[in-house]
Amino acid sequence: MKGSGRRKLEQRTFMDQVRECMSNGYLLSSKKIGSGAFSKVYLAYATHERMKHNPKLSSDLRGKHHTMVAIKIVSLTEAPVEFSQKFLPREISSLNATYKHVNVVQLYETFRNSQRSYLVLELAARGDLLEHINTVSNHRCCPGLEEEEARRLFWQLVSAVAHCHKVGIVHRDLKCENILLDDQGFLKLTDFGFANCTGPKNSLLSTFCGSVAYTAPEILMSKKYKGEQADLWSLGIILHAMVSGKLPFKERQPHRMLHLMRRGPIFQRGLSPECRDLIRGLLQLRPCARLDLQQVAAHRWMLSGGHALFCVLHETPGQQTSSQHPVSEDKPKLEPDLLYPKQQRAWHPQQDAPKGTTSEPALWKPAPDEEEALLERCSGAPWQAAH
Ligand SMILES: Nc1ncnc2c1ncn2[C@@H]1O[C@H](COP(=O)(O)OP(=O)(O)OP(=O)(O)O)[C@@H](O)[C@H]1O
Repeated sequence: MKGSGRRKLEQRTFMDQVRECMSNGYLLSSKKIGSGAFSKVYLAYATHERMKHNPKLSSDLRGKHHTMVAIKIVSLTEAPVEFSQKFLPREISSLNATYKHVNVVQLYETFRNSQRSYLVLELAARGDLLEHINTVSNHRCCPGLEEEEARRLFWQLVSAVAHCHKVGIVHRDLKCENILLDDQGFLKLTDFGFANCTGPKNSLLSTFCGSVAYTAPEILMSKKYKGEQADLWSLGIILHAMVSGKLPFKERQPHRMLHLMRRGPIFQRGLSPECRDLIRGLLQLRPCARLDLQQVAAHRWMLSGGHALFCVLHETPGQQTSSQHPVSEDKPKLEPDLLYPKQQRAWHPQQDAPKGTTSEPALWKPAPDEEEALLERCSGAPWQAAH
């Protein structure tokens, strides 16, 4: 199809989407904030009518003092059947199972027709962790985040993963790109497309999924594995990326990757011994030798800097915890991330979106030519491979 024909088709599709969102109570803006293999994510606004009828939406947005959401639109005509019948339902059920935790993106509702599936999600407006690490690294002229900031973010991540495991969900694709930040600096775990239920205790998984650079050695070696232990490995990779601005093992070929893993991570000068110890504890080749989440939470690096121990690891289902989102009067114990330099602020609901309008504030993303990527994205494993 010629360029102008394609543009017209895209415009028509977009207008259909606007209508479909409108009839479900959302004003879809043309601000595209992301895209995936078969999806596009747009900024949208919940109508007051919709908020009245959806308690998840109203309780959450009331606490946030705005009506913005992210709507992920999956094209069912483009996506392979297996994706729409298997992986998408899995993503939705994982998000429903993990509702509601301050550090996991909330799914407010879904709707669909024969062409498209819509996921109405909590908005995380500050981009992903990878972009954040790169921006801060450029700002500091030194790769990686300060350990103090890394600790604050890592706490939130550990809290999110602990919550997922507790409700029986293993993520299996933990990586910096799947960790978003909201406008208050809260970390939000997302992209549960590869997530799986943990099943009976000690049951093993056998599918390769995730991105090579974050994938545990037992998965690269095609062994049966425990999803929780594979997530722990990925946590070690993410922590290394946070504090050093680099992935510890960067190779596209699994066998070369294994060679690097056996050698172990190389740390940059200046990194504290406690942080090295925690990363090493997570990046153990033998899955059962890896620190578990309780040990991570009790590690001296995690506890240094006056950080309070979250009770999330001991939480019982349905219980409100300190780590839950600030709905109504519940103040979060987590401090918003104050390290964002003001000039790098994304946009703020009240300041940037005039009342009663659907104006589209510019979502902050570092300009690609402004920075040399310190982390190269390692291409994801083909989704087809996951079970
Ligand atoms: N809740 C959200 N708030 C803000 N941005 C979001 C949100 N959800 C997704 N995005 C943006 O949209 C992009 C694609 O979303 P997502 O990762 O869910 O799609 P995907 O189809 O799973 O992607 P992939 O095919 O890469 O796995 C994300 O990288 C992120 O930039």
